[in-house]
Amino acid sequence: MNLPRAFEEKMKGLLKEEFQEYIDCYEEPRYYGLRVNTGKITVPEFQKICPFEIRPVPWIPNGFYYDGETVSPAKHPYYYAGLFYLQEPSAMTPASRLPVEPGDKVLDLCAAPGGKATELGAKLTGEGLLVANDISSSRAKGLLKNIEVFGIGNVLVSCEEPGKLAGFFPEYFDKILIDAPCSGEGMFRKDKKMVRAWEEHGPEFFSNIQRNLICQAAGMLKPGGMLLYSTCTFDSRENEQIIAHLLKEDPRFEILSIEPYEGFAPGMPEQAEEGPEELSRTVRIFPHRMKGEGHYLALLHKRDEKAGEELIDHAPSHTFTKTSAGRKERVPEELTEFWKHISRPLRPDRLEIRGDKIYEMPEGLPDLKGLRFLRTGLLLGELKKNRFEPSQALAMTLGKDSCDACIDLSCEDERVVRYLKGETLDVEDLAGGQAGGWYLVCVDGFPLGWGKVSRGILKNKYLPGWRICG
Ligand SMILES: C[S@@+](CC[C@H](N)C(=O)[O-])C[C@H]1O[C@@H](n2cnc3c(N)ncnc32)[C@H](O)[C@@H]1O
Repeated sequence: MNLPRAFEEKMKGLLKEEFQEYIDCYEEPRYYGLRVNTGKITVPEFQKICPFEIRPVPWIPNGFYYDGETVSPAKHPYYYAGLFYLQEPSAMTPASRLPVEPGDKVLDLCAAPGGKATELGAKLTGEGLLVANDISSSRAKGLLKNIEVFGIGNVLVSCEEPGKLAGFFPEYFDKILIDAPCSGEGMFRKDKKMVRAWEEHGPEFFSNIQRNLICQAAGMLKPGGMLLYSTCTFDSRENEQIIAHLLKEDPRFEILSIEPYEGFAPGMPEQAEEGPEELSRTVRIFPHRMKGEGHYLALLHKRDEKAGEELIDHAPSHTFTKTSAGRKERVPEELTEFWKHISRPLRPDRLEIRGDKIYEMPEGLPDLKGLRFLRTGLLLGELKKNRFEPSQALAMTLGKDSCDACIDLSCEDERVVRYLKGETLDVEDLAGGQAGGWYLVCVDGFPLGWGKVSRGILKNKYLPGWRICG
């Protein structure tokens, strides 16, 4: 592979005697990975039903390799059911090393298309709040879709410049992930286009952005909270030097050790002028040392000086500030009627009605007036002429047993793919004798979406924008 000369020279300086080994690994094939959505299925259950061969990623409890040359997991119905996310194995590391607990308020500052946000949301198990932000509105649309497919409802998906976001959320979050935009040197093997992009915008360009991002994020972190900073590049101007910059700007921050793995290499304090020795607690991932592409990650803790805190406090805070809860919307009859079929309790104190749309809001959101967002909370559905139409997002948060009207198809059944294409189905064999109305359509017990049955025929309600083409 042709690498830019300047890049090679830099890597020689960084890796010294390991340089040749590093260069040789460009001849090896890239790795393909998938990450199990533990919000929907346990890892052992997934291993049991996974229809193609997978091998564990040794440092990620829910990560697996698959052979991307022979199988296409994104074509399998389980992908549409949100049972897994396709992700390069090293890219699974940042979200796995940020210790998110159910009930936390979590920010993913540069979240699109959601590779890490979906894992952070799964770790919350429906409790607390995930704010998934990306400055790009087109990319944020894909982010929202991935979050919805994963069945994560306790969210705010925003599309805001981080400096502005900081005004809405001062010292608000328990955990923050910054998966920073970067020069992408670690991805050269996976994606050759990254080399061209690097020539246009290199480390110097990104390090300016990253310095701003980390300071803006620092202001949104509660004292006592944790921040994980990551990039997929090797240049220390985007890695150790960014961490050193934050430590200088805000001395309340300290570097924490990251749960180890034998393939991780320590961060390089010598790469940051006046950088502290503790930078060696940060982690570098080199592709010649382990089976994944290049990455960097640093875990930081913001000391709570008022509390006289000296050591890290892992306990999540459950004190919510302002909340949209407590306003108690009148529950529309149409929704009450529909909800008789759903076993999950409806939370009137969390409902918010905007126009025809009804949302279940997460607890503890501040006033968002003036913030650009794509979604707050879980869209339950829409009120339409005396009836309630449940949303695609709601279907994805349910389990097979949480709806009393369900059509469960085996993944071998050709109707699964036809459903995903948006076709009308004959379901006489499954729902013929039963009442008509809304049905949750599942594959092997995992929801895909809704359908409306009348006389054995299922009218397809799978979201048009999510349908398989062709
Ligand atoms: C490395 S990618 C994020 C990948 C994502 N975390 C994932 O795992 O799928 C960096 C993202 O940062 C966004 N970005 C670039 N500049 C930004 C800024 N100033 N503030 C917030 N996001 C920004 C880009 O649109 C891009 O989606």
